[in-house]
Amino acid sequence: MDPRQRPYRSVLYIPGSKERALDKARSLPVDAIIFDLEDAVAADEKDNARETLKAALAQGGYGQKVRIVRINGLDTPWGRADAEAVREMDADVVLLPKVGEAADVDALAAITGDLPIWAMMETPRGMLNAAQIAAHPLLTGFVMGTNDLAKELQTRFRADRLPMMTSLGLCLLAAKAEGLIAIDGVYNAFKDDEGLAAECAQGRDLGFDGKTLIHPAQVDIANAAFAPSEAEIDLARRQIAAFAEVEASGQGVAVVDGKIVENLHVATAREILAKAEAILSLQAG
Ligand SMILES: CC(C)(COP(=O)(O)OP(=O)(O)OC[C@H]1O[C@@H](n2cnc3c(N)ncnc32)[C@H](O)[C@@H]1OP(=O)(O)O)[C@@H](O)C(=O)NCCC(=O)NCCSC(=O)C[C@H](O)C(=O)O
Ligand SMILES: [Mg+2]
Repeated sequence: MDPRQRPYRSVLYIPGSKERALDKARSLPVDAIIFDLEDAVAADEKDNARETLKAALAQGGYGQKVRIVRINGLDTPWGRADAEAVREMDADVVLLPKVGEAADVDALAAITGDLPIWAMMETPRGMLNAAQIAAHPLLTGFVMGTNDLAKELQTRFRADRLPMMTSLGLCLLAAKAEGLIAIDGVYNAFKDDEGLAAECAQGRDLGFDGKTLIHPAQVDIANAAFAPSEAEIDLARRQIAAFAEVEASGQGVAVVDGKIVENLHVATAREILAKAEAILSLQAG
């Protein structure tokens, strides 16, 4: 499956040091995994985590899940060794934290070669440089780091995420302009299903492809929120059929459920059906 077309509804962080979680993730219905060497791993565990992760990826068993390794920043004592190790791992993507400018991506690419790179977008400087970062030729995805961003912006938590909206919007604009995958930040209260569902719905409304998660209990909620609903699939089919009918009679506008349907709406309808099919094909294994 084309990596840009495949679903990224659920993207689960797993601490690279936790063997039990690394094993459990093999059977979880997530679309992608971020194997973390950064914030989820304590300083004195960093070297062990790198080896533990390398062994887990070599053992395999992650099926069609996209395997993303988040390294430590290249300005930390562990970043360079992480980047060199990722080059030797069975990974699909390397994720660089706290990206501030496109030169940070260049510095990583000098070590990891042509491995696709995703950027953690989580600093004020990164927000202001989102467009130049997104345009980097090896960059294929953005992940919002809303915890670091809240810290840097000195915002308070709000359920409506109003203090985050400028940052989320800047990154989405940059990602969409360059055709990148855009994944929303984590919801820290991993036992609050209702709050997570609301934040997933908001992220989907904004245009994110999926949500980063921290616990297996969050997976089903994200998978449901970022998949086309039955109602959306039904509407998409009816829009395509109605437009085909008016087009055959030489007209350019159909009406479905009292709303106009033009060729651009048909393009969106086709994307919805393609996404639903991609999800079915993933589920079929
Ligand atoms: C939050 C946790 C510390 C909770 O762990 P725990 O108390 O072990 O939870 P449970 O007992 O409920 O776990 C049940 C089983 O599920 C497995 N498990 C737990 N978490 C994961 C996971 N993330 N992936 C896979 N499997 C997981 C446990 O092993 C149990 O398995 P079993 O015993 O076999 O039944 C913990 O969930 C956790 O560490 N989560 C990840 C935290 C993390 O990765 N943080 C860093 C990313 S967030 C971030 O940095 C974002 C960004 O940078 C920003 O700035 O915003
Ligand atoms: Mg962070």
